[in-house]
Amino acid sequence: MAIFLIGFMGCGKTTLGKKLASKTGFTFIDLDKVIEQAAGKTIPEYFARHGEAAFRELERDVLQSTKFPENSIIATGGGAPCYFDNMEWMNKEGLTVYISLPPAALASRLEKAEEVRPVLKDHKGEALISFIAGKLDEREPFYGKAQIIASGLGLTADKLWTTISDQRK
Ligand SMILES: Nc1ncnc2c1ncn2[C@@H]1O[C@H](COP(=O)(O)OP(=O)(O)OP(=O)(O)O)[C@@H](O)[C@H]1O
Ligand SMILES: O=C(O)C1=C[C@@H](O)[C@@H](O)[C@H](O)C1
Ligand SMILES: [Mg+2]
Repeated sequence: MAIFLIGFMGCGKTTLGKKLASKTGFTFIDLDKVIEQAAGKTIPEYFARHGEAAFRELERDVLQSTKFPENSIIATGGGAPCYFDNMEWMNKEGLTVYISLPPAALASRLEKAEEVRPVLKDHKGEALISFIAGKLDEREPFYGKAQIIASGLGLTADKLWTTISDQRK
């Protein structure tokens, strides 16, 4: 079973996905990293050189052409479910799990994180919170198609695994 973790930047897909994989023995795959390998450059470099539209095409191609191992946990890019038929594709190929967090919590995590996220365009403080709130409004209709929705507040790998296991029974 391929388990796709989806949700806004900073909701914890990479952090929780790695922990879940080491707990379950599943293979962990970070789709952003696979894209960087395929492109031969980092995501910020790719955005700067080719623009977001080209990035979205590459993201879809990488997602839909990767042969995910039998038992795998995939941290998808924050925007991946919201373009083309990616959400339908993931729902068909595996189990989708949306990790949901309110804008203020996402903003406070993202301000502390060192990784560059080009979609955030250097917004800070209140401006970052309202920017995230606007983007989340656009994206929630896609994220909401996930088979499992988990609140990311205080979420641990153990709790997430219990939720996933209950759903698969
Ligand atoms: N449960 C948590 N509590 C507090 N901070 C957390 C938690 N999980 C992750 N973080 C922090 O939030 C930041 C973003 O987490 P992470 O990189 O896992 O998010 P992501 O969903 O993979 O984001 P992206 O879509 O940009 O790849 C990191 O700095 C991480 O240390
Ligand atoms: O939310 C987004 O649009 C993105 C999230 C990241 O995971 C990367 O995929 C990229 O920076 C775009
Ligand atoms: Mg990540």
